[in-house]
Amino acid sequence: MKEYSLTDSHIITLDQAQHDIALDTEDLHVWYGQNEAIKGVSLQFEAKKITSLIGPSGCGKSTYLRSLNRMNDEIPNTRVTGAINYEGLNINSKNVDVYEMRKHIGMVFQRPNPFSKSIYENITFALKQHGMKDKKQMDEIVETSLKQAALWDQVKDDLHKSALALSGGQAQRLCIARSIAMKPDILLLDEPASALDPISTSKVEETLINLKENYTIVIVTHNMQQAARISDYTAFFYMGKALEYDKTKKIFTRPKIQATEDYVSGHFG
Ligand SMILES: Nc1ncnc2c1ncn2[C@@H]1O[C@H](COP(=O)(O)OP(=O)(O)OP(=O)(O)O)[C@@H](O)[C@H]1O
Repeated sequence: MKEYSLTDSHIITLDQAQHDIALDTEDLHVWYGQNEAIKGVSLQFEAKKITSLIGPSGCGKSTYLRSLNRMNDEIPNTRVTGAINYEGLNINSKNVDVYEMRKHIGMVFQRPNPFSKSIYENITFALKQHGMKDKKQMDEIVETSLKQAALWDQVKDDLHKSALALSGGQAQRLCIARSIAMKPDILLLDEPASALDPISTSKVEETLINLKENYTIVIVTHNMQQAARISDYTAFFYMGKALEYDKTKKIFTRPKIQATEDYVSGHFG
């Protein structure tokens, strides 16, 4: 495979006077033991926009995404340095309450993973864990979250049936509803549609486009058309670095870096 320079890069900086930055990283590095999987990534994520992370397999997209809400803490021998700034706080510091922070920065995984409980309980489980007891309040949150995830009409009469009976696409939208029930500001999604058929994929995409009215979304995707269809900004990752970051339209029509151009036009991956 052709080797590309890791020093050529084009990363836009969003002017904070004109853009509301929900989250940013500064010089983020992630090591798994001796393997440096992320090599100094600095990116800003604009509020209420969708940002896609793209790049060839193994370039560090999921590692970077997982570090944004400290999911890498769960993996032994992992070390993360650099800053992750959220609401004026570096959340990559020891004194941060990670459990509390994840209420604000939620994650949806590649494979739909509903709990073996009813649809209703899938959504209320975390709310109860955080001390909520009021049935009426929970009913309201279940309805709003399912509506936002575009699933309400299909399941409103089956709320107490097992979530395991849902189709893959419905289950993934339930997982999205479960995340947004916590009212996060930011939703991180790791290839949320890669296990789904094209119709379910387009429903999940529609859901994400609707959600950006209220949420900041960062999504890892292997699907170039998906990145082009749904995201406002795109970051191209290569060998642990973000080589190019720009408005999605520019990345797909006038990329500045050769590696990006070759990747988005399907020459490697
Ligand atoms: N849990 C882990 N333990 C050790 N090494 C890991 C772990 N997860 C990822 N890695 C390593 O980190 C590097 C980046 O992997 P990562 O999964 O973040 O890439 P990716 O771009 O998301 O890949 P893919 O597109 O194939 O999902 C790879 O070298 C991988 O082997």
